[in-house]
Amino acid sequence: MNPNEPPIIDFAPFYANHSTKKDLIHQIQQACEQFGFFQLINHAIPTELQTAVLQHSTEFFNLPLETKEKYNQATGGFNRGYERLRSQNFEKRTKGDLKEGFYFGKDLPLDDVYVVQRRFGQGPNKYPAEVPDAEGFRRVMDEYHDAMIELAVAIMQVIARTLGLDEEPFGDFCDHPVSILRLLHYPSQEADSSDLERGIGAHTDFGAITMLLQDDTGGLQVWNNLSSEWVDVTPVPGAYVVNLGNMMMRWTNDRYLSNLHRVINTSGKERFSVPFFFSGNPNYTIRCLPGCEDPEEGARYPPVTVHEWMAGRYADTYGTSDGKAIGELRQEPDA
Ligand SMILES: O=C(O)CCC(=O)C(=O)O
Ligand SMILES: [Fe+2]
Repeated sequence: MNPNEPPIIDFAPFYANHSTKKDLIHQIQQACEQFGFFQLINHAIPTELQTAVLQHSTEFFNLPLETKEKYNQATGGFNRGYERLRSQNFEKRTKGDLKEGFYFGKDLPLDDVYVVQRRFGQGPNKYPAEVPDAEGFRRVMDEYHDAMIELAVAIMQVIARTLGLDEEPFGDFCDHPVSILRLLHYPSQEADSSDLERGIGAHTDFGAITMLLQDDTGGLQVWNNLSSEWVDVTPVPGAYVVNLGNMMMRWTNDRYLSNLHRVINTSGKERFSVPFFFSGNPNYTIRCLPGCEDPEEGARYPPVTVHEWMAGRYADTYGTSDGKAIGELRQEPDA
């Protein structure tokens, strides 16, 4: 493993609540400042649940295209469902990114107050009926989504501590959050193409934190600001690749990094990954966190709500804040 790769951090002290918690906080602080990326092991998500999510995901992507298209995210108005191959193009290359996806969120009824208010990322899910085990698919996705919210809240609590804050201010942020689960499938690509394909072109994520489960294929790379190179994020079985998004960078007044990453899958086999994007309560106001002010400039950015930020980033990139996939909510790459 390249020593410049994101660090692997053991989360067990979080649950044990003993003195090594301090080390954990320190390691996460360093990773947030230097990299904006780390891998997390010994978290509370059961291996069986991770395996089940990847299995159901594979079964969905194996369906015929016309069946998958029945669940296209462009229909229904809530940005949930299937995203076909090449529908994103982060680096504006000749062809779009070589991946297909499926979006889930918390499955909310139409009379949920946030759904009625059209708050960002809130709505009902779509569940494919044609997968071999439709009931199991739905149960596993919902269970996994709930478990990921719990882990996200735990990570946010540690991040609060890395900033010398107690966990309290993040409580309102974590309530009724924008939380998007994305199943991804990357076909293998040619290794020797002159205009090398991207599975996903270089980009930064928009929200607070992303927690990604990847299979053992490899292909995810992250930009290391210190060594100025693309480094692999070598798959570690069961680990989460955690990265900070642009909103977290803004919230910390640029103290913590939201870093560029991309996928190039030249492994010769298909790759499956499952990112989970956690961006907090749409009504929460993001303003420079206490202690993050710059000694000269103070807070660099005015306050903004999560809803405004997420919808605004979307509009910057696509010219509209409606009717497109939430997973497309990424800043255009600048490298
Ligand atoms: O599949 C991966 O490893 C990365 C996915 C990603 O960066 C994203 O969906 O934003
Ligand atoms: Fe990403």
